[in-house]
Amino acid sequence: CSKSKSASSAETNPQMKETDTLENSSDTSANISDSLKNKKALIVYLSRTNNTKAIAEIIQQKTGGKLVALELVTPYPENYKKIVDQVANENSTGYLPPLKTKIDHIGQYDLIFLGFPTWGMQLPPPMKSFLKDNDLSGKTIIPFNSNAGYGIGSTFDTVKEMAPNSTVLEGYSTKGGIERDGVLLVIKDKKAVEVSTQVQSWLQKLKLIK
Ligand SMILES: Cc1cc2nc3c(=O)[nH]c(=O)nc-3n(C[C@H](O)[C@H](O)[C@H](O)COP(=O)(O)O)c2cc1C
Repeated sequence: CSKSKSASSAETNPQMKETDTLENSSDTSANISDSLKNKKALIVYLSRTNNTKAIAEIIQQKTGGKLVALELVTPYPENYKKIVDQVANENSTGYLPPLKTKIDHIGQYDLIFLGFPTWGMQLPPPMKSFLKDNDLSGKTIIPFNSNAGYGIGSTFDTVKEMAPNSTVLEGYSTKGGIERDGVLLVIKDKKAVEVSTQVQSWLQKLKLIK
C-alpha cells in the first residue's frame, strides 16, 4: 500500500495491512473516525512545566499516534527570568535553536499534532526550528497550545506561515501555568478532566474521533 491512499481505502482494499492504520491501543481504536483509520499520527510537543505535555498525552490517549517531546541540543536555563530574556532575544533576532530531536521517517505520518506554550506571545523558537527542519508539505497539521492566560498570540498564524503547503486545522488552546508567579503544572486532577472533555469535543469536531 502506498502512503498516499485515499481515506476510504481501508474498507475498499482488503490487502491493506493492520500496520498501515493509525497506531493506537485497542482502547482507542474503536473511537477513531472511519475516514482516518488508515492515517498515521505524530504528536510533537514542546513543554517546560508539563502543561502542554499533559494535553499531548490526552490527545495520545484519544487518537493513538506517536508522542515525541522536542528537545534542544542546548537546553534553556532553568531560571525563569533567564529563559524569558533568552527567548525575547531569539524572537527579536530570529535565531532558531538546534534540536536534538529528529523524527525518523517523517514521511510515514499523515497527521501532525504540534503542541507548544505561548512564549513572548509568539511560537517558541524550538517549534520554529522544528517547522524549518521538517518538510510537512501535503500533511495535515493540528496545533494545540497552553498559555498563562494571554492567549495564543501569533503562534497558530506562524504555524500556517511556516507550513504553507500543509492543511492546518483548527487548533485547541487552554490556560496552563503562570511560571512568573510560581504556578507550574495546573493541567492535572480536575483541570485535566476538564481539558480531556474539551479535547474530546475538539477532536470530534475535526472528525478525527467519533
Ligand atoms: C519564556 C516564556 C515566555 C512566556 N510568555 C508567555 C506569553 O507571552 N503569554 C502567555 O500567556 N504565557 C506566557 N508564558 C507562560 C506559558 O505559556 C504557560 O505557563 C504555559 O502553560 C507553559 O506550558 P508548559 O507547561 O507546557 O511549558 C511564558 C512562559 C515562558 C517560560
